[in-house]
Amino acid sequence: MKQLIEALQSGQLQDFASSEIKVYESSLTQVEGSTLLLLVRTDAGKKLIAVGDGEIYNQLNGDNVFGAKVCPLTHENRLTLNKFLPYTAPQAFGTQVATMGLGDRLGIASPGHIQTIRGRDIRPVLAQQSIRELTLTGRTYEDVLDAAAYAVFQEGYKDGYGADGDHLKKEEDIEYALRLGFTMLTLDCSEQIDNTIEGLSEAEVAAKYEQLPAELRSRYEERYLQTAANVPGASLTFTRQSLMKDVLIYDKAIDFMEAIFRRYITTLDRAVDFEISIDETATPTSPEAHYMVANELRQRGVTIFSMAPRFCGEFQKGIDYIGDIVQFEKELASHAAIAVHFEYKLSIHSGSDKFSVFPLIGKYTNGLFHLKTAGTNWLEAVRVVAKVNPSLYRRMHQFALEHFEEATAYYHVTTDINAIVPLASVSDEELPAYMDENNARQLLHITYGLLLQAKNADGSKQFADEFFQTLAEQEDTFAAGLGAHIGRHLELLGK
Ligand SMILES: O=C(O)[C@@H](O)[C@H](O)[C@H](O)C(=O)CO
Repeated sequence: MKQLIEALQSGQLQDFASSEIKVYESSLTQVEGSTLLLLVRTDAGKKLIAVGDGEIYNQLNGDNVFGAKVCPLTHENRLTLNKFLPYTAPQAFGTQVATMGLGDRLGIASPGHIQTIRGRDIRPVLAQQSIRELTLTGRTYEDVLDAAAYAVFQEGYKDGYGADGDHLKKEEDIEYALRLGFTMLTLDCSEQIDNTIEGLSEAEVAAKYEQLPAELRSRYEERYLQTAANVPGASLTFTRQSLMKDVLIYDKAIDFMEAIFRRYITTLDRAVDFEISIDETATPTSPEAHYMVANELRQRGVTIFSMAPRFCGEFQKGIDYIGDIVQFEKELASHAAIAVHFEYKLSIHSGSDKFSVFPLIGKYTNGLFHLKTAGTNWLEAVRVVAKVNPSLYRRMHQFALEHFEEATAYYHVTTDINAIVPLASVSDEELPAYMDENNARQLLHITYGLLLQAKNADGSKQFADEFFQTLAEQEDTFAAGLGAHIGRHLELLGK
């Protein structure tokens, strides 16, 4: 292979029509002692090169060039890689190791994520996307797994990575993700959580509660009014009024959690990290409600990997925490204690850029948490574009301004787009600074799908092709940007 690398780099491979070859030397791998594999980038994109005569050589699809097989990074070739190189397939992690969701909406961020997280006391969930993200980007879960697996191969990363079917609400989406081998399932219960209860008077709550079956009411009252909740480190006070509200808000969601667990998790012949998401609701999760949900799951024999409550204050996309940090710390202490008590990890969604609370999260979880990011990784790509392709950035920014309202249908933000400095008054050199301003960050964050899918009148992509070409030319710049930005996340989390 050394000769092949030299031949590739010196352009000796006349049959291999590519003006420039980038060799990813960390990918160099020997399989079954008889086949050498290497990832390279050519003018036609990344290719997997195989040399030798082993079984994997025969199973990979590609063209024979200079005595080697040059293979496209297809879904089928990724499955072959998974079969012969288990570290390129995702794994479940369980509750005893910190994990970080590194959602990659573009399919090109994972190499930078791996370079950043390698060697730290935390493991990456590289293949994390929600159905919402797939819908907005036009990708599939196969694409998400393929991109992560090839990145792991490219970087020679053998410490393990996860794949999270994120914010799944429908059974067909759960089946889809599990069928493909996703190793984490984030069940989004927001549609079973009754947010209307918060707006009722005490009398209306009591009247609605009384309509519930007597057996259900007595079970909850016995467990939460007649039995003390003994959770070291958690300050929990149940009153009849708060219990009635929480039962009305969460009872149907708890039934849903149990049903999915029994139907899809207990029936699997492999480990899956099962996460409960109750964060994307209008109702903040009080520590008492968190305890009740967790205890009900325990009583029903439902075991989970992590729980994502809706914290007090605002965990908005792509910007720091908004709210009373003293209150947040007080409640975080209880949420973290509850997670420890029930032996799962606290999961922090919309974890991007919450720098002011990261030290608290690391402290109260004793460094055992799951933190999800996604939008911030997309914004680091936008930052690269702002630096090297000002014209493209200006066109994307203007398009985002024109389509911002449309995008607010997907994400809750309190962006003031009138506070964003007008493009015309910003020089090319100053464009990257937009990625340091909250309103501009959220403007570009929530419009990612509209930007990536936008088309010209002739049906060609308005931005996506130029965007991906720019990022391909700036691969190392993008990886370095992720290294700095995600590295800051990890440092503040104590990782
Ligand atoms: O945008 C999405 O749908 C996901 O990235 C979702 O927000 C995810 O669960 C998350 O919290 C990432 O920060």
